[in-house]
Amino acid sequence: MSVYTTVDNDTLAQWLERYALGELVELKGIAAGITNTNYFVTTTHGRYVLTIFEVLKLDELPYYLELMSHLARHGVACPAPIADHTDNFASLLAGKPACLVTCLPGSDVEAPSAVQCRAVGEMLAQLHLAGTTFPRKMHNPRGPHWWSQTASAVYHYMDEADAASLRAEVHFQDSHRFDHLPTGVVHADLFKDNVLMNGDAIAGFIDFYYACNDVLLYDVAIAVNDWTRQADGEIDGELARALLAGYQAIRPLNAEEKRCWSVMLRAAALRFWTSRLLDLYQPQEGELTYTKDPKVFQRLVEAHRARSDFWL
Ligand SMILES: Nc1ncnc2c1ncn2[C@@H]1O[C@H](COP(=O)(O)OP(=O)(O)O)[C@@H](O)[C@H]1O
Ligand SMILES: N[C@@H](CCOP(=O)(O)O)C(=O)O
Repeated sequence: MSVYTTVDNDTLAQWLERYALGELVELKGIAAGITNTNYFVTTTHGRYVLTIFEVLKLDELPYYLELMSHLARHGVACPAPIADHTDNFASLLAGKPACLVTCLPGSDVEAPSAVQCRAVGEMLAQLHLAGTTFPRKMHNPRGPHWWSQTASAVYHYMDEADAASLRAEVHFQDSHRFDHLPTGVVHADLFKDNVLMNGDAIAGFIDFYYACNDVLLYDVAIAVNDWTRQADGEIDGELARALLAGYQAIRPLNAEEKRCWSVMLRAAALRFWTSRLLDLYQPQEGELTYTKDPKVFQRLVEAHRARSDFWL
């Protein structure tokens, strides 16, 4: 459920006066999603998605909303934020930061096909290329320093074997640096539930609120780890090859990126293993997330450690 902040028609109609979007026709809560409150808003001009931010503050939003606007302007499939009469993308609604973006067709898929994985790879590469002209910068708040500190905070909750496995992975990653790889704007959370598909076409990437500047290959690894992972936790080689082929059709990986690929897959899995452990053992008071299973990413790290074929 993702309507944490309720808004009535009158309040919304009044707030909508700050936009050139006509009159309110319908307001409908969106059940999916975890972090924010989302509504479908229909006006006499069209259909939009209203997001009320439950965690991010108003002054933190420009990076994300301007990035979406930039990417949409460059043809990357993603929602375009709508500017109000003061030329701002966000303002307060019911005391919380809120914005309107274009409503995209399509829905997320649970079991993607190779064709869909290829399309995701292509669009991700397009995002990386379009990001090169985005002037704002954001560091990755969940990079190596963060996961190392987070791991230290959760070892004592874990059983010995799991903690040893986590410690070994953090140690392994500490001895590998990716500073020499191409960097740029990354989505950083391109899971299946953050992509709306319209048949085999990408309707749009959504949920840009972990986007930042980081190593591009990291974004590819995050996508492969989720899009190509089967119900049993094992990676489907055909899907992985399709996603990578789609990506490389637009932005071929260089020799160094290929050399680092297997380590990067483990780094991307470690990032979500640690965040899920933190959510499990130290849920933030008032944080509106439900706990996702950390074991999924532990098993993935351990499977990547053991494998020899990485689909490139
Ligand atoms: N621009 C959009 N167009 C159509 N549907 C959207 C759009 N943005 C979000 N949604 C719908 O809202 C749901 C929740 O959005 P999401 O960004 O994942 O929320 P949260 O930030 O709470 O995780 C999505 O699964 C999708 O169904
Ligand atoms: N995709 C991540 C969750 C992303 O974080 P959230 O705060 O948007 O829930 C995962 O599956 O662990």
